[in-house]
Amino acid sequence: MTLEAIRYRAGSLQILNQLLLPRETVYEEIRSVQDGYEAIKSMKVRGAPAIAIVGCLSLAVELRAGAGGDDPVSFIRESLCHLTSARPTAVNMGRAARELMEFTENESMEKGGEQLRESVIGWIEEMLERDVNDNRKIGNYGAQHILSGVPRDSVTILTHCNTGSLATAGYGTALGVVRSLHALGRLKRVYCTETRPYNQGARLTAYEAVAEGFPATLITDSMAALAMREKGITAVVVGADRVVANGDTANKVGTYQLAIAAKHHGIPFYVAAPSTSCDLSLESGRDIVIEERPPEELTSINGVPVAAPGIDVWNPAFDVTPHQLITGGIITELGVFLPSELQAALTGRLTAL
Ligand SMILES: CSC[C@@H](O)[C@@H](O)C(=O)COP(=O)(O)O
Repeated sequence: MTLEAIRYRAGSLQILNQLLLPRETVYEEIRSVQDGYEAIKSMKVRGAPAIAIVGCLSLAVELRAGAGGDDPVSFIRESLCHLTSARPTAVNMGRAARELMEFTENESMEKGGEQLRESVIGWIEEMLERDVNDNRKIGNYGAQHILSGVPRDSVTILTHCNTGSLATAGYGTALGVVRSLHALGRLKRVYCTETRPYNQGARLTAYEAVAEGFPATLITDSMAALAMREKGITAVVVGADRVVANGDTANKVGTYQLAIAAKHHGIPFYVAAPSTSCDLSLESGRDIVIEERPPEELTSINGVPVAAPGIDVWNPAFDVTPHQLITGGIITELGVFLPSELQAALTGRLTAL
């Protein structure tokens, strides 16, 4: 079985409310761009690829209902601008917005009203299929690359945050690599960090691992270095919210320290991400805007206070891993590349390893 975070059937969009997992499985209807914006901002839907898909599908829902009248171009532009502002670090929504706007403007030279709406809806609906196909390729390339270092053995993977079906249209990125290894019968075990403060690992990856029957063990973030020393970790595989031109990668906070610990233990460190998470317009990780989230995410868990009242809080949602620490490679739907090869690979000047 594969979990479904996004349900879209002919103009009706539902998302699995991930704030309620794993206690409750509740799908919520998204009827408008504003519903989509709020679901993204509040993290009912999260994960870089899923954010872009839900954002764009919320626009498709309104367009199906006739939004924008005879001239939908301004409506589409304003909606995309609003959706992009919901969460700044993941690049996928901004990139989808740019590409969709370019498509809309080209189409609008020949079409208007209903015809234009239909074309734009068609473009958006293809995102779902494209993302799942890309993730399958990422899973396959990543698994083969990791296994090439250990020709006969099963492997033990350490992963962070949630990068599975719940963070994408399906299959997953880093967890897609784990899924592929499991399908090949070569996954000995996956260790998932709980991923404080939001616990995407404990709530979502653990939920997905149990649902899919992966051999999986949950650890706290602070146990990761010890697990690397004691548990025979073959590789660390994480997702990405934005990979920039030199290969520096923004991902869920805690990733950077995993990469440092992996380097110390001589364990290959991989980033798994579709090319839609790559942003060649930024040269280095220093240029990435890091989202800071409300203090309550640290000071309480499920509404129960756990910190001393009055303490100051710093809550960056992401950190940047320097490309020098990404020693295994960047796994994309085009193949596995070293950070130094990424630009050439994405611009078609280099083929897969
Ligand atoms: C597949 S997205 C990359 C992930 O590793 C991770 O950073 C992520 O899921 C994003 O976190 P989020 O839960 O949206 O704040």
